Amino acid sequence: MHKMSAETLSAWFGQNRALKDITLPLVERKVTAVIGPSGCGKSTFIRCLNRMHEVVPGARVEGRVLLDGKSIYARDVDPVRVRRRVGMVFQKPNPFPALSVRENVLAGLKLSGIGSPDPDQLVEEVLRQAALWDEVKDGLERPGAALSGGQQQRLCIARCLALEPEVVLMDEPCSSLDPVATAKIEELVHELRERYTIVIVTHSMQQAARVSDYTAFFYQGELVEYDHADVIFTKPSDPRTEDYITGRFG
Ligand SMILES: Nc1ncnc2c1ncn2[C@@H]1O[C@H](COP(=O)(O)OP(=O)(O)OP(=O)(O)O)[C@@H](O)[C@H]1O
Repeated sequence: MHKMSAETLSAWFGQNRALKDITLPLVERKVTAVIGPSGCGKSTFIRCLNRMHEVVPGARVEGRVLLDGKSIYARDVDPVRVRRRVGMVFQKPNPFPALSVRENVLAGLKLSGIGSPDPDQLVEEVLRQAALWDEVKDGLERPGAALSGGQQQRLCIARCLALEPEVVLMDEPCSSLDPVATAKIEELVHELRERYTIVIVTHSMQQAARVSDYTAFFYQGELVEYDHADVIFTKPSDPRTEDYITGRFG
C-alpha cells in the first residue's frame, strides 16, 4: 500500500531545475531512504512532500504528489494541514532553547492553536515513542538547551510526533550527532515505522542500509534507481548506483 507517491514531480528554484520527473512510491509504515551525492536534490524532494519547497521565493513544482491517493497540491488543500499530516525533522536539532522539555513537546500544537485533552499524558506518550522519556522524566521543566545534541534531536522528533503526523520526513537527522547518538536515532527510526511512514535523507550508505526498507538513489535531480534496500546495496541494476554505493564518487 502506498501512503504517498510522487508522479512525474519536477521542482525548480527560479530557472534552475532541481528535480526532473521523479516518480516514486512511499510504502506505508516502511522506511524509505533517499541517497545520492551532494546537490542531487534529496532535500528538495522531501520538501516537496509536505509543501515546504514552495515557501522559498521563486520555487515551484510540477507534477503530482499524492497522499492517500489525493493530490496535496490540489487547489482546495490547505498546506498547513499537509504539513501536520507530513511532519518534518531537520538536520540540526532545533528545539526552542529557552522553553522547557515539556513546552518543547507541546510547542507545535500550541503554534497550530490545537489543544490537547490531556497534555501530560501526551507529553509522556510521545517522549516514550521518541525513546527519550526515561532520560528526561525527572527534568521535564529543564530548558531544551540543557539536553545533549542527540537528546535534542529526539526531543524534536517528539515535538513532531505530538502533532500526530502520518508521514515523518527526516532530513539527515544524524548529521550533527556522534556515533552513539546516531545509533539511538537509527534504532528509533526502526521502531517508529510500526506507526509511521518514514522518509529519511542520508549521506551515509551504511545508515541507509541499516534503517531502510526501500532505497531511492538520486543523481543530478533524477531518480536513477529505487528498490528494496538489500537489492540497491547488493545488486543494483544501474552502473551509476553501483559506482556510488561502492564509493567511486559522491
Ligand atoms: N534555496 C535555494 N535556492 C536556489 N537553489 C537551491 C536552493 N536550495 C537548493 N538549491 C539547488 O537545488 C539543487 C538540489 O539541492 P538539494 O539541497 O535538494 O540537494 P541535496 O541532495 O539535498 O544536497 P545535500 O546532500 O548537499 O544536502 C542544487 O543544485 C542546489 O544548489
